[in-house]
Amino acid sequence: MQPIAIGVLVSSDRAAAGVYPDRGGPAIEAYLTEVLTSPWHPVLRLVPDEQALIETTLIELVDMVGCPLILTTGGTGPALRDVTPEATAAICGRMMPGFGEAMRTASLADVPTAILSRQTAGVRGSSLIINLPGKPAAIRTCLTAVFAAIPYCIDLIGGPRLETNPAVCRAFRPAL
Ligand SMILES: Nc1ncnc2c1ncn2[C@@H]1O[C@H](COP(=O)(O)OP(=O)(O)OP(=O)(O)O)[C@@H](O)[C@H]1O
Ligand SMILES: Nc1nc2c(c(=O)[nH]1)N[C@H]1C(S)=C(S)[C@@H](COP(=O)(O)O)O[C@H]1N2
Repeated sequence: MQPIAIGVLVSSDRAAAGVYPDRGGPAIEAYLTEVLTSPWHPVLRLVPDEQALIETTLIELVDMVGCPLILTTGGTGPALRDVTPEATAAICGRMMPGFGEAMRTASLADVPTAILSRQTAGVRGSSLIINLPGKPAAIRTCLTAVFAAIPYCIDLIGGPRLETNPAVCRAFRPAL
């Protein structure tokens, strides 16, 4: 079976400029390695917080690379340069606000500033795009909160079947 390409998009001015090494991409890849039993491989992109660049990178990952799942990190806050949710909404056909709601609720157990994230999710074609906050520690909290719903969502939009390790997260597929 062909490994499934999963997009990992880091939006960070400072990581893109080399001010600090990116820790968001590795944190996402570490979680995916634990949770997925289907063969997969990451397609990593690191860009500054520029809406046009984020949009063209998301379009490339969906339309050219064919990633059924793209996880972004960074650029979800209230600062002027935080534009990842806008870029996501601009290139998605429909939004999936439940993901953002569930991730913020879970993050509130970690930090009271969880509500400052405008993270959302959306569908473009047969791809699901999910925003995560920039703090590397937020990645596990947020993915743990929503991962059980991701495989069935990808089933419904016509993507490949994703299998998970139930010891990490049991994918929920409603009985037919
Ligand atoms: N990709 C990353 N790799 C490592 N640490 C990060 C990354 N993104 C954010 N952080 C950490 O989280 C803190 C808060 O994130 P912040 O909201 O400032 O991220 P950001 O908006 O992505 O940053 P930037 O100013 O680089 O665009 C940062 O000060 C930094 O310590
Ligand atoms: N789980 C979790 N969620 C979190 C945080 C965190 O440290 N952990 N940081 C919050 C803060 S301080 C901000 S400003 C927003 C947006 O962060 P971003 O702009 O880096 O995406 O995410 C919030 N969500």
